Amino acid sequence: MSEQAITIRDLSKRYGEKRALDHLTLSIPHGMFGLLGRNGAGKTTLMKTISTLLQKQSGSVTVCGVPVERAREVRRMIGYLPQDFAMYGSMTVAEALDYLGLLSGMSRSKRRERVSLLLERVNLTGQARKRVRALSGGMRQRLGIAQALLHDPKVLIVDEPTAGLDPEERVRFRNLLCEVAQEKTVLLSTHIVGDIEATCENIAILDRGRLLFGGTVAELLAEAEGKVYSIELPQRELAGFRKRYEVTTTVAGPRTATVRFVAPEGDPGIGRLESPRVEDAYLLCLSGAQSGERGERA
Ligand SMILES: Nc1ncnc2c1ncn2[C@@H]1O[C@H](COP(=O)(O)OP(=O)(O)OP(=O)(O)O)[C@@H](O)[C@H]1O
Repeated sequence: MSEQAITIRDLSKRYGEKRALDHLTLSIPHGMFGLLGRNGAGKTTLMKTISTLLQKQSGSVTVCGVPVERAREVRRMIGYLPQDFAMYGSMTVAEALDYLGLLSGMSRSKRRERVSLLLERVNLTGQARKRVRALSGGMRQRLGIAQALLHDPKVLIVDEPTAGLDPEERVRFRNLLCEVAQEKTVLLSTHIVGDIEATCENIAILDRGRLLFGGTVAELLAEAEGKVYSIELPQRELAGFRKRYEVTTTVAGPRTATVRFVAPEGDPGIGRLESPRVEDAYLLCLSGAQSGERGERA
């Protein structure tokens, strides 16, 4: 087995004039990997390129050592749950999975075995005879995982899977991904910091198609050490404060508010030093990119 599950070297992709991926280099090890970034950062473009659904302009991508140009081989190794996952609503859960298996050329006995195993795995055995359209959002996403795992791929790619799920479903879904990651590589894209915090050791942060950070959550937190503060302010000073500092959370009281803020340059001379949380570290990373951009423009 190659050491990295996915390697991306100098990858660029444009839509017309729009640069979606900009000379991106990234190595994704086996296990659970989180890809974090705002809307429009390039996450979907990256996932579709790895899944061979989009063609890159330049650079290279390999999955378990196989270049994406060998699309058939790569597709056999990848299961993909897209952001806008939809399935045959009028079929039952078991029929829909069976049908997908049929389309991908599986024998009847293989389908029977895989469908029953996967329904068990994603905890939908009790819903096997339910129509797909009658499932809750969380159940539908779990069905999405079952369809992505039908051909037993080595890598599972999931694009913003927890958007629209309630907190309980979100936790359940994250736990399912962690279970899958014990034997497969799971690439999880999200703009929800909590998804990453709870599940991934290794992460990458993308911004405008570029890599802002690649490493472990602990390393991201270490970069934010000494740069996160809190301060209590009168409510009326809040708006002005927000113009000067990136505020990560605000807890409002009757007359004052306690704000947590990041100071990219270190000690701002006000407030109390705090231990960074992943959300602070993420915002710090993004705010650094923005100030870099302002500098470039100046
Ligand atoms: N088909 C397309 N045509 C033109 N521009 C596109 C197309 N698809 C994406 N883009 C642009 O490319 C950039 C990257 O988009 P992408 O969907 O990869 O980002 P993302 O991080 O997945 O965001 P989101 O969470 O909103 O999907 C964005 O600026 C987006 O507007």
